[in-house]
Amino acid sequence: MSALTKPADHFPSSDDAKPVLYSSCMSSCSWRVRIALGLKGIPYDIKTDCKSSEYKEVNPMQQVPALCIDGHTLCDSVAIMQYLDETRPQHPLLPQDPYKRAKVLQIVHIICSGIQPLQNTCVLARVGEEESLEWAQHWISRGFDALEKVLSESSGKFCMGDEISMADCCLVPQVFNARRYQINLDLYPTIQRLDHGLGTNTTIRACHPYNQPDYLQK
Ligand SMILES: O=C(O)/C=C/C(=O)CC(=O)CC(=O)O
Repeated sequence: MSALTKPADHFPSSDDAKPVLYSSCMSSCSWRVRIALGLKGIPYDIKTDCKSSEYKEVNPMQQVPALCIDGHTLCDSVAIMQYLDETRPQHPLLPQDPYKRAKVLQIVHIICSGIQPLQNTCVLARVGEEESLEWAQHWISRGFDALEKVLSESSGKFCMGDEISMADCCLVPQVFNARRYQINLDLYPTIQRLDHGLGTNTTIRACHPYNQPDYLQK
């Protein structure tokens, strides 16, 4: 039997093992989880060898991130952040108040369902080099038009009032992607203000792609 048929033998699985994050520096979804782990003060090891066929045993979608924690292997950035919040309540990422919680999740889903999947590099590769910039700009602008309106009503110091949340974990990488695809952020003053404020947080700065071990390999 191939050893790979038993992923539990290959990936940290004991309850007390240090979590392992499968991450790629430029992946905005990995970046969200790095921020969540950082804000909660959870130490973790990082693995960046995510291209191999063996990695399919970790995440059947063969995409990052995946997090090995508490004897489990978790995939999908939002599911991972929710698990972290439910099992490690320190520095909560979702507000207790149902209305504020719904607003945070609205912002999370605008980014994680309404923007990022449409401008993901695998989608852009299918669209083709000639069309990809215009495609990415279209979907990011459409999403940012909505996000700016929502955030102009919900935000204080952070996306939802003055408490940092899962929405902020998602906003920072998405703004980076917007810059990457040459979106004029002056059109989005609230988004720009929040991103600027979050960029001064040292924990968040440590999660930036340029500070990741695989950055120089790119
Ligand atoms: O875990 C998720 O929520 C989604 C993952 C991806 O779409 C892969 C990925 O990292 C795309 C990206 O942000 O570059």
